[in-house]
Formats: sequence, C-alpha cells, structure tokens
Amino acid sequence: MTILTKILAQKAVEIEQLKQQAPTYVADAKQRPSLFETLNTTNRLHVIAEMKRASPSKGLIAEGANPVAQGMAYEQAGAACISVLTDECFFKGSFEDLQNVANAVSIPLLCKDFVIDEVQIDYAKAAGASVVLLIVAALDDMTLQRLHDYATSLDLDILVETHNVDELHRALRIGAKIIGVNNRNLHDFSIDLAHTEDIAAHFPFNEERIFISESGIWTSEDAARVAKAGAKAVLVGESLMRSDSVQSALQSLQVPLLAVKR
Ligand SMILES: O=C(O)c1ccccc1NCC(=O)[C@H](O)[C@H](O)COP(=O)(O)O
Repeated sequence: MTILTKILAQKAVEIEQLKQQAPTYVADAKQRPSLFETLNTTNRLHVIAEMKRASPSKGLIAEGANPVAQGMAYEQAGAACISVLTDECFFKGSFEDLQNVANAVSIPLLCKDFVIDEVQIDYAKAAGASVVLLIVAALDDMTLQRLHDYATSLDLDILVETHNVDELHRALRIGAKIIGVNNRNLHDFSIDLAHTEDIAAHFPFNEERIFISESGIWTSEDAARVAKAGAKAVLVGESLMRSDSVQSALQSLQVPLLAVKR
C-alpha cells in the first residue's frame, strides 16, 4: 500500500462521518477574486502559499503554527492564493483552520485535501474555500468529471493536479482550466522539478488554461526553472512554513515571467 492509497482509504471512512451531519462551519460570506483571473495578471510568477503543519514525507514541519497569522503573513507578502491543508490524519490540518483563515484573508483560498466525494466539496465551500483540489491519480474519469462539474456548479475554481502526461490528457479531457503538476510522487515521495518540464512539453498553452508547478520549490532558481517551463504560479508549502521571513521567502519566488508568449 502506498501513502496515497492509505490516505484515500482513510478518506472513505471520513466521508461516511461527514455525511452523517451537515457542515457546521460558517465562514464570512466573502466574494473572493477568481483564482483563474488572479493568475492571469502580472508578469511575475505567482505564489500559492500553503499552510502546512506536517506531512507524510517530512513529519512535523511547523506543529505550533497559527493558521490565521500564517495566512495573514502570506496575504501581506503578496501571495496570489492561500492553500490550507484540511486533512487531519496525515497533515494535522482541519476545516476549522480553513474557516479561520477564510475569515482573516480576502484573496482566493484553496481547500487542499484528497477529494473523492461531493460532501467534501460542500464542507470546503461552507468553510470559505473558493478553490478545491482534484487529484487525477485519485479518481477515475467519471468521478473526476462529476466532481469537476459539481465544484463548478458551486462557483468554485478547481485546481486539477497531475503527475504525468497521461494524467495531463485526462485533465484536459474534462475541460480543466487550472492544471497543476505535482513534482512530488505521491507513492514514493520523490521530488523532481523535471516533471514540470516534461509535462509542459505536452501542455497546450493558451489563454484559457493555466499551468502551475507544485511541491519542492525552495529557491528563486527553482522558481525561475519552472517559470521557464511555462508555469504561471507555484504552490509552495514547506519552504515557506520553515522560513524565518515569509515576506522575503515568498517575494524571492516571484521571479519575472519570460516575455515568451505561451
Ligand atoms: O507533502 C507530502 O509529504 C505529501 C505526501 C503525500 C501526498 C501529498 C503530499 N503533499 C501535498 C502537496 O501537494 C504539498 O503539500 C504541496 O504541493 C506543497 O509541497 P511542498 O512545497 O513541497 O511542501
């Protein structure tokens, strides 16, 4: 059993519990800017900054981190979006974290979880998310399309995560507009930014789609490398959580985008 299959088995159990009750989270009703529109602006690489206390690959990263303080620091430093991990078992996050961050910031807000059922999207929306993540590797084509349509019907943006060219094609077939490449292999934890470059070579760049690079981004050289491949944004967790200065760490990743028309 790999970590992804373990996480998905745990999600199936949690979903039955979520279905026993309606979401009790009530975030302030805020109209957040669309993630798609946000990422289509400026000529610098955008940063989606993640609130990440712990992870299966690294164990504890920032156990005592305060999600509200972290979220506000990200917003002030110029993040385009904040990602909040809501998985409790493997990442020590929660929907409560998401709701608290939602009440404190105004920028787009991603509920980062392993979504396999509509009920999780209902909870994400109730807790204030404006974006949800769908991981292609975790879903069959029909479920991927169904969840994508459901999130769209709730006016949510959807980040569709891929890890290889076959998954990119599956994401394109469902009409995904925001497509991420996770540089981390969710089965063995290895990280390689070359995944971004390999998938970029097959990505049909145009103004209707956005290409994002996720995981393993630590330095401005990493950011410049994935920007060169065509990424408009990076999704960054650990390096920001461990940084003494969120402001300078985040801003060092906002490298200029190349003047190449993609
Ligand atoms: O981070 C992990 O160990 C992990 C393990 C198994 C499934 C998912 C995992 N991470 C989720 C993510 O995608 C990252 O939190 C996110 O992309 C940020 O990555 P990083 O900047 O490397 O913390």
